[in-house]
Amino acid sequence: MSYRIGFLGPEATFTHLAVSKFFHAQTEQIPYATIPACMDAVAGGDVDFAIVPLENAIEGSVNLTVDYLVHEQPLHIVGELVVPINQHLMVHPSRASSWRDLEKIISHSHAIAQCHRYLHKEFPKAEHSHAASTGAAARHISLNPHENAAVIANEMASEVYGLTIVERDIHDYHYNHTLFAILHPSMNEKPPTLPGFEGKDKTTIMVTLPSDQAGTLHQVLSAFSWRKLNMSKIESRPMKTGLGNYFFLIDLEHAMDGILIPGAISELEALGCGVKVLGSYKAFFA
Ligand SMILES: O=C(O)C(=O)Cc1ccccc1
Repeated sequence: MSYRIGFLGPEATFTHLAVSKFFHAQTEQIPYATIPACMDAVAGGDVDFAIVPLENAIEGSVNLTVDYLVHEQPLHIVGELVVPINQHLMVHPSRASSWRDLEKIISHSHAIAQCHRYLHKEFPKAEHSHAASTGAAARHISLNPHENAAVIANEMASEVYGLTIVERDIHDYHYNHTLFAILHPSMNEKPPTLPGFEGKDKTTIMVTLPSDQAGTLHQVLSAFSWRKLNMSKIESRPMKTGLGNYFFLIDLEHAMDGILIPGAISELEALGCGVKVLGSYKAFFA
């Protein structure tokens, strides 16, 4: 069977690079212009899996993905792809000799954030303009050479859209990886990743706390701790119902089992917490 893989496009985004590293070339790979459009596509059955950015080592979570998953489109995480990220500055070839006069930098907000120090030092006066993806920024400037702008994107984008790289590896920290989520409507679906990648077990749980009960977060943490369930991340995001109301996303370095994780979940529910398992899956590293 040929799988249909939806990804944050257009061609040559970092998400596309992740898809080409982990999925067979014979899968059908379909670009979507935005993260929500890509997630809607898998929810509606237009594609078999959706691949979207979830977290970056320098800039943290991709809030649009997290919030759309929690508030709008209740999909499950069925896998994760971790990919090294190299950000390059590129311009239309007609500006290759005058690129230092640029007035504007266009890219995905995360790509701009990953290069803040460089941009502040080298182009303190340049305007920053956000695009839906690095690939969309590169395509835009290839079609609009009259704009005195540079784009931050990857090498594949410079080739696909015919741009000239004028400065390489401009991300502020050497260790720059992004984690992409593989999403599907049902939790137990296995993504058809290429063989040869070793995956690490992970389970992601969303927890809401009962209101006005002192110490519940401490009790939540101890439900995992005394079972020796290793928590690799806890993050809070606004519930969007008012200041001070949050949900928590918790990553465990364990696969779902029949005893420990269900036991911890029952304990949280007994405390009055809301609990939802977003997924139990393998994280694959490129
Ligand atoms: O815009 C892209 O190319 C994406 O795939 C999202 C993204 C942006 C910056 C770093 C990693 C992923």
